[in-house]
Amino acid sequence: MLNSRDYTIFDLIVTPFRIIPVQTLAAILYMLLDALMPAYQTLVIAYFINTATEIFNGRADYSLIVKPIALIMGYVIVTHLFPSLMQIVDLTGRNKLNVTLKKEIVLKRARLEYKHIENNDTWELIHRVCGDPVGYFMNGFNNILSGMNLLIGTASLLVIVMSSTFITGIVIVLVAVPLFYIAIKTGRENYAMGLDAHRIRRKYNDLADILTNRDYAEERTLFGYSSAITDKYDKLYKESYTIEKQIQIRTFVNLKSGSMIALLIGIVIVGLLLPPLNQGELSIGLFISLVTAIFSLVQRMSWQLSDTMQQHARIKEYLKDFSEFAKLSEKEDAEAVPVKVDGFIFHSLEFKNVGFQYPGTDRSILKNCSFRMVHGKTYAFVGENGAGKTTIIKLLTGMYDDYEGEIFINDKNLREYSFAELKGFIAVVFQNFSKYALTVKDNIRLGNILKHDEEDIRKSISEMNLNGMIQGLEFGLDTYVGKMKENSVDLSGGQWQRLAIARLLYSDSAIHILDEPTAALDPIEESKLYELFSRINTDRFTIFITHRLGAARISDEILVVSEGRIAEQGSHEQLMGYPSGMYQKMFASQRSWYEAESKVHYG
Ligand SMILES: Nc1ncnc2c1ncn2[C@@H]1O[C@H](COP(=O)(O)OP(=O)(O)OP(=O)(O)O)[C@@H](O)[C@H]1O
Repeated sequence: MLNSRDYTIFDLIVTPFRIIPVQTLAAILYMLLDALMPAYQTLVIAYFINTATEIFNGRADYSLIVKPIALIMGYVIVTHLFPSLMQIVDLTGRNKLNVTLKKEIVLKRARLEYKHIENNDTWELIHRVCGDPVGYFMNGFNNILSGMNLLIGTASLLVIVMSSTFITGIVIVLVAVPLFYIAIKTGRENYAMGLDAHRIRRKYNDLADILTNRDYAEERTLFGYSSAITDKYDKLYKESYTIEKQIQIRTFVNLKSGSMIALLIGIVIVGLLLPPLNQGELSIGLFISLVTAIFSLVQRMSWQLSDTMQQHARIKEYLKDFSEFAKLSEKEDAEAVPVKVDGFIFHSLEFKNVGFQYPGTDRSILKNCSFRMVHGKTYAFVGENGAGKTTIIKLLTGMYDDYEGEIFINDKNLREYSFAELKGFIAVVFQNFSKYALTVKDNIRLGNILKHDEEDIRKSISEMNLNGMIQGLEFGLDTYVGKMKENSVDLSGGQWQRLAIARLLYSDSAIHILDEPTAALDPIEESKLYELFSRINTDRFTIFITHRLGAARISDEILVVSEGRIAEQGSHEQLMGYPSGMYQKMFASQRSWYEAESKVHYG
């Protein structure tokens, strides 16, 4: 489980230890063994060359070569057989880590306060962190191991080099310091540039979606915007490609020029070993194996160490993001399934002087917003775009709780209900309701995941007048809907909307909220919908948000929202009685349409 704290390099080891202890231990043991191999190789090759020289010079028996050969075989086994075994261990570990870590991250995401989902910056952060967490953790862990491997390997080789020629060892260490510095600096800068590239990549991926997704097919064809969007896509693609190219060039120039210098210094070091060889202080075997070792050491330090340090800097930057993500505030019960409150019967709902600004903004969306609603009546919010109607619903459903003033349900403060309870007795169909690429049955079942009642699913379908549509489907309720799946059937806008409302009916919630529920319905369906909700309003409570005033007037009370407060409240007749009232003006502007329509449908 992710805790709200700073995550450090230390966590790159602790996390795999917690989730895959056996594989982690095996990887560490292998790293230690492998780290000693350069020193081991140097010594056994020196041993082999010296023994072979002795045998060729006739100073030793042939049988003495068996031992160095056996030792060389040991080296071959460790360096050639073990890596393949470790690949298998790594794969099994990676799978388990993947499942566990991803689950923890998904749960954290589900627990986040809603404001983070609607905020662009945190949404970017969430996107960055959740992209490939296992890749970062696993690479981070392997990177630490390869860093340690390099350190131990280098140190053990240095001991051998220094025991023969001390000054050579010191030169090697001095070469390493600037290389080390360049590697860290490049790593940090590359991560920062990588963020820019990531941001641009997301933008052009969105455009690619517009260019290819079936959902946009009709408008794409009719508006003919493909070529304009393609130009924009190309521009962004080039921008991101330029950044990525810059990263690669800088990496190459910084690190590889360092490597060239290191290689030259390696040659100088070999030159330094020649005098001790001449003077017989160094055996020929040790000279040859040391030369091999020094070149491999310099290469490791310049190429491998640079790469390791660069990765390390990149992963450290990722961990900063990860910590920020882990510390994002959560909502209690956010991921909990709705809880049914025994015996809950709706009586009243009240907003008292509620004020609200979206987090991170300084504009008040709701200002001293007050109203009261009671059981037995239907209510409709009306008002201009952006007046604050949906915001009222977001507060009522507990999505945001940092508002001023008070909200009551059944005269009990909203803050005293748990989020799970609120989810249990309030169900909403939002304007931009979800269209799930699932079966018809599952689309409805999501409204109440705890209930398995096919009878009730059919009832909701029938209430939403979807029977005819279902009968026409090859697999009935089990037919997949949506555009993307094979064998799936796409629905019309109105059918999707009715399916979303059927989901709400299936939820068994006491309070129903329908935000623009009839936008995609024809007038006959619209009037049937209002009839249905006034029928079920005896044991449920319904709030509508609508711009269609002909529909709103069927509600017992209409609340006109303007500039974040309730400007007018009353029945259609009462509001029409205010000669210069907002409702009256709004209705007048829609009158011609509704008068013609109402004669037919609203009576
Ligand atoms: N997450 C958010 N962050 C910042 N501002 C927001 C956010 N969501 C909505 N707003 C702003 O709050 C204001 C009220 O929005 P709201 O969706 O409540 O209006 P509405 O009355 O439902 O409008 P409409 O009739 O168009 O659906 C708008 O100006 C909108 O831009």
